[in-house]
Amino acid sequence: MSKVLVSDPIDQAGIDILSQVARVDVKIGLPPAELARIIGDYDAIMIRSETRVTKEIIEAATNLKIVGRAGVGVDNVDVPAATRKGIVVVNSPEGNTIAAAEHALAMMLSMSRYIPEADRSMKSGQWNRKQFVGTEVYKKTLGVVGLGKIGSHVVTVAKAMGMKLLAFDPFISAERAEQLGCRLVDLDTIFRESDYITLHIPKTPETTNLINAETLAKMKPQARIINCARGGIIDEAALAAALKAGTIAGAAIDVFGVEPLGESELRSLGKEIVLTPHLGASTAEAQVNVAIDVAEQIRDVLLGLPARSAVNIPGLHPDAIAQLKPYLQLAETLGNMVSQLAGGRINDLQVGLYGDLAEQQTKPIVTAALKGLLSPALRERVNYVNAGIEAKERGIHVSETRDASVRDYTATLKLVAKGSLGQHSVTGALLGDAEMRITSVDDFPVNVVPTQNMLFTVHKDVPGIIGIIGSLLGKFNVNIASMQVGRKIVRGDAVMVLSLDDPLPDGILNEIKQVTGISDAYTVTLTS
Ligand SMILES: NC(=O)C1=CN([C@@H]2O[C@H](COP(=O)(O)OP(=O)(O)OC[C@H]3O[C@@H](n4cnc5c(N)ncnc54)[C@H](O)[C@@H]3O)[C@@H](O)[C@H]2O)C=CC1
Ligand SMILES: O=C(O)C(=O)COP(=O)(O)O
Repeated sequence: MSKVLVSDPIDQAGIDILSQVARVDVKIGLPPAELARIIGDYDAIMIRSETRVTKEIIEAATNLKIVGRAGVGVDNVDVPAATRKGIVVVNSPEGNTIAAAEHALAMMLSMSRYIPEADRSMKSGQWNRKQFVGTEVYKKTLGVVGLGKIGSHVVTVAKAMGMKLLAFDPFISAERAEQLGCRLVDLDTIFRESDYITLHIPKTPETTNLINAETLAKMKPQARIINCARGGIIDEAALAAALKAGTIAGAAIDVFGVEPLGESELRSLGKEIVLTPHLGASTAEAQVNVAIDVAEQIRDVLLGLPARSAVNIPGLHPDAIAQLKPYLQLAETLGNMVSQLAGGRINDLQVGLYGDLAEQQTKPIVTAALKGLLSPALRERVNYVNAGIEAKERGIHVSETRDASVRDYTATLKLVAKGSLGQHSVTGALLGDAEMRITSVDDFPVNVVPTQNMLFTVHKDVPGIIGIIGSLLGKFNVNIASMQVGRKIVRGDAVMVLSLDDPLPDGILNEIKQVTGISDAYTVTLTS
């Protein structure tokens, strides 16, 4: 039975789902060394933002198949290290959107009306009305950095509160921004014109320290900044200095460079700052959503099914996967075949997509071809997660050609592999919905169903050769299931493809290569 480690607080709804297929151990607050010591036992780990799945943890994770992040941000996971090892990383892209957006809005209003400080003063026995005169958000300008799922919801609600909206997001169109009722501007305009700035971007090398002394200096003195996205996007020392100096008026911060936040100047500031301990996703509703979303994906991956929100595999919806499945199988089979025909080291793969295939998403099909291409060398170590990266590391150059007008078959895929021992090509097609055919080998036309044990020969198209091979295989008790010869011209070169009931015993291939008229011979073994 599979084993799943839950190392951060996860709603019971998620644990119930995992328990259907695995033994679940809940161990919260493990020190990194202890996690590294035990992770080798587990097939899956389910986390939130507290557990750091570092390179060291990934290296120690000898059985791990999936990291499930019950939330959005995966900056606490070394995704490249996981990818290299073929470990799927999944998250819940939408489960806590509303919770995070509502928290940002709550922070904006509490900061504007000094609610936390007023509450504190009430609870200490005071009745102080003069000290807490706030500001309205109505007709103020809100600059949203990151107009994704959370940013969009913030914008929708802020608009209803009568705010003017600016947005910066280099990956969003002006039309989309307009639909949401905001003006897409550059970052400088956000800094210079906003009364409120709210961050809804991931932490990346580009966004780290995006808010620093220099950018804070561009803001209006009445500007207030909200960070419910990620720690590290704001330089905390520069923010504390700007608040003390009155460069900006306020800040509301939920996330910190180091969590839990230790001693910090931010803690010593007054009513101008509102602090919460990473509570953006902490609603009952969001926690049920993310737990179910991610637990279902872990369950599916452990059952050998695809995950719907993998962050490190060619992004595909399950419906798209179902539709592409026959093409993916064809690509993988052809990749595997061409790799065995080419032998040696492959440094170039050309992928030709014709007919209906030319209209499909290319990336997953290329990934499947690479998985097949690398599987003779890497066996089960290569999968859809790491095939691209493994190929890149081996210096395999991949190019694609598409032509929807080529209609020899409904969908045709051609792979050409160039390597240290020369160039080989295989073309395959789908008949009907899922029936695979090899339709050419090294440009010789054939029509062969791929089978487990195959023998390919290149020979002179002269009488007698086929008979010689037949009797040679007979001598070694190898049964021929089917045989096809493909040739371009009569008595020219030809290719013979044989499906064998049994693997070719050692030594026979060399004997076949010695036959006069046969210039080359290859075996191909397909495992699936
Ligand atoms: N405080 C909390 O508890 C929570 C925090 N978050 C964080 O909120 C952030 C946003 O989450 P979602 O809206 O769900 O993600 P999303 O992926 O839907 O949106 C992010 C947006 O940022 C944009 N973006 C990326 N790089 C950018 C850059 N350099 N400049 C401007 N825009 C850039 C993207 O184009 C995208 O539209 C994430 O960092 C996530 O980790 C999410 C949930 C809860
Ligand atoms: O989903 C996210 O990105 C969050 O930051 C939420 O973090 P959490 O799951 O509450 O530790």
